[in-house]
Amino acid sequence: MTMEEEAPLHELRVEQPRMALNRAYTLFHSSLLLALLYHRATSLFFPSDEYPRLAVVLARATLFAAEVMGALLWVLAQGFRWRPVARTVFPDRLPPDNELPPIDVFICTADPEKEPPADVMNTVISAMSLDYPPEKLRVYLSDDAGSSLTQFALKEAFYFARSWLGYCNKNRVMTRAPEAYFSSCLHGDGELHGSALMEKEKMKLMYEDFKQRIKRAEVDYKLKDHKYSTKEHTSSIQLIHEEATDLTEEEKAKMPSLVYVAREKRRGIPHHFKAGALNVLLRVSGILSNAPYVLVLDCDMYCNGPNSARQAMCFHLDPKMSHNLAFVQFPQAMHNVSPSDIYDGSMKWTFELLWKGLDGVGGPILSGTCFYLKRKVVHDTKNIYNKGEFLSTACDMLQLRQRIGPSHPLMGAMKQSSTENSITDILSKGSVLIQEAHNVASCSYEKETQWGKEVGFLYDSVVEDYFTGFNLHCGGLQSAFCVPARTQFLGSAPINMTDCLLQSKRWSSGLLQVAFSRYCPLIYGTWKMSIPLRMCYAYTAFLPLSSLFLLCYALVSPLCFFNGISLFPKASTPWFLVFAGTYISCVAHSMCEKFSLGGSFGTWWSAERMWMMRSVSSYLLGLLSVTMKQIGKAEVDFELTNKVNDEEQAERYAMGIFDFQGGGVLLFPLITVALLNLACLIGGIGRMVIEASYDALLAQVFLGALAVVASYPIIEGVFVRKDRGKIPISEILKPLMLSVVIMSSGYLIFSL
Ligand SMILES: O=c1ccn([C@@H]2O[C@H](COP(=O)(O)OP(=O)(O)O[C@H]3O[C@H](CO)[C@@H](O)[C@H](O)[C@H]3O)[C@@H](O)[C@H]2O)c(=O)[nH]1
Ligand SMILES: [Mn+2]
Repeated sequence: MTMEEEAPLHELRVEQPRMALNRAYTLFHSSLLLALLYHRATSLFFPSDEYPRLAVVLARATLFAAEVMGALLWVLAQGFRWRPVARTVFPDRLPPDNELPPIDVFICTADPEKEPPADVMNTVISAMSLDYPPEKLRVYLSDDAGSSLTQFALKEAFYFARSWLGYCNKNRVMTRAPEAYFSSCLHGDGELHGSALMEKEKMKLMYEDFKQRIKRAEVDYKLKDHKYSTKEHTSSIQLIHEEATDLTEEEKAKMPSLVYVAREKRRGIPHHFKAGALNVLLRVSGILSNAPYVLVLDCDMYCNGPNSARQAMCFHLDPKMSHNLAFVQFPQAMHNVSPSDIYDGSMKWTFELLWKGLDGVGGPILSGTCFYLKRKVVHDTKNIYNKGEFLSTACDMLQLRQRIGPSHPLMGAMKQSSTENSITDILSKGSVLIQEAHNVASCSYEKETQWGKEVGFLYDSVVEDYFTGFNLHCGGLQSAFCVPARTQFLGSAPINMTDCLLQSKRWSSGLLQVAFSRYCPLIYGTWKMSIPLRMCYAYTAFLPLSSLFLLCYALVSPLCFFNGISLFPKASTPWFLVFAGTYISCVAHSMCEKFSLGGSFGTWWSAERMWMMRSVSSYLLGLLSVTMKQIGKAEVDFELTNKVNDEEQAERYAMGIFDFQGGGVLLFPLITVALLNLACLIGGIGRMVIEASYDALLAQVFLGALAVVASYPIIEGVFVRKDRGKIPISEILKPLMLSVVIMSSGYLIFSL
């Protein structure tokens, strides 16, 4: 027996009885669905009423189509339930520090107004304080705004980190983002006494001072009317640690290097958003440090514990796994989610349930942030050179040049398995390499290369993470999901309706871009990927289409109800039980899943309501924007999520009150649907009572009531509320008109 077999670095356990229950449920629910669709099909093609009116047939057909689509999505979602697993890591068994591989940390920021520099610096500082040999850790900040304010803040952060790192190591601090550490002692950092307490107070003063300096700089920049973010700028690369001249070499040796990178930006030249920024970081760091592993973080996602690097290495350094392991994903968790979680921002369901399911069938979907990537795999993202050989070994210099551009140092770096260079070595070679780094950060560098197409993070979708990860999996690579007991990364969830809907709109556009391209997960690539994993990718890509499913229910059913037309079996017939049973089965199942994650009835309902709202608004608008792009009318944009903490907004969020400010077009479909359902419900109930048609309309009156209850926050926002978060009356005129138009056309059509 070898050493490895005795002491594995990690273990995998299939989650039982969850897996067995999942499979049993799949069987049970699919029989219900089959029965339901059978009934729909027969009553559509062999209607009981001899000559049904055309409009009624159309309405039934629409609902049938919606149900077929819903059922298909449900089938695809079973991929997530097929084989849920949990993993344990044993970082104590890792090789000694001097044998650990270097890691480059990439942090992206794009706009100092939407992403406050003090918060971004918290992320930077938390990454610098990872528990990893400091000489093997380099932190790169990509600033797409090219802002001098961010540059200034980064220098300040480096100085602050000098004391902070020492403090954390000495006192074994777990929460290494200073803001989180000083604002609570909850995160595993107990009470301090005596001299330790004094030290903490001193540290806190230093931190306050650090924040003040950034604040003052912000004010100064504004006063001087400096534009601190410019749309166009040249590239700028700074080795912050080298500029910190008043630190001794010894002090610097205890700190990870810190590099500021702003790529060049020019109007008219597409910069490909975050994927573009990451690719510049891949090149710049390739020249400067070329660590074999890369940790990617969003600027609002700080390290909430120091251990993730070693935990990730438990997978990357496992000889049985590492040869085809592309990345280790950690869950995204949010630090600012309120107990009622009205916007369903916690992402618990996604990361604690779905991603565990993915891990059992090939590995989690790349999730944009909180992942440790093996650099080599994105040298050939589409795995064209396959067979376990990566780009470096597989192609000659000429080919390499065509793929990654003319930079010789970069080609050299890519050909190496991992570099021995450290940043200090590079400096001793003079400024040549810094100049080269500028060169690879210019806008023109990617011209006529394969960056974004076959090399690096891929450009064809605004969900670069999903798309890039998909290609890696298609090439037969794997990923692993690491969920240690202590949450290693914490980010901020949007806390107002606009940001929330905007974010899901971007995601749905990005996903549909993939779904409707030749990369559609249902058909693309060879079958190296397991079938359940493929189903999960397809489910995710097509998820925004649930908007069509929901809209059919939210428009056709109430209109028919209003006009006294029954779309469901009579309540007194056995078929009604099939429909009711399917609904109850769905609800009960989703409740069980949420409760198993520690959710309450309240958070379950919030999530359901948000799913409906997202479907009606974000998913629909995402679908429209992708359609516009397909017919060449518009580009799909990466609209940045706002991270500024508005206090009034935060207060409303904490109290569980929706904030609709600035919703604009995102609210349009929501208001329309809410008004329409309300009117149809009231009118329809009147008719139902008069005609005493309860038996035939029971399902629809229930659905109508459900829609009204779910859209109550909208109705309240329009008619009841007076605070700033309400929906201004001006915003309801057009939706009101539209709902009137829809209702009258419905009336006309159904009375023909
Ligand atoms: O042109 C850009 C646009 C964005 N970013 C950065 O990308 C990150 C994510 O942007 P954000 O606005 O916070 O989007 P989210 O919706 O919160 O991000 C989620 O969705 C993205 C894909 O749409 C993923 O890339 C992210 O990792 C994932 O957290 C941030 O650090 C930004 O600074 C850039 O660097 N350049
Ligand atoms: Mn974000």
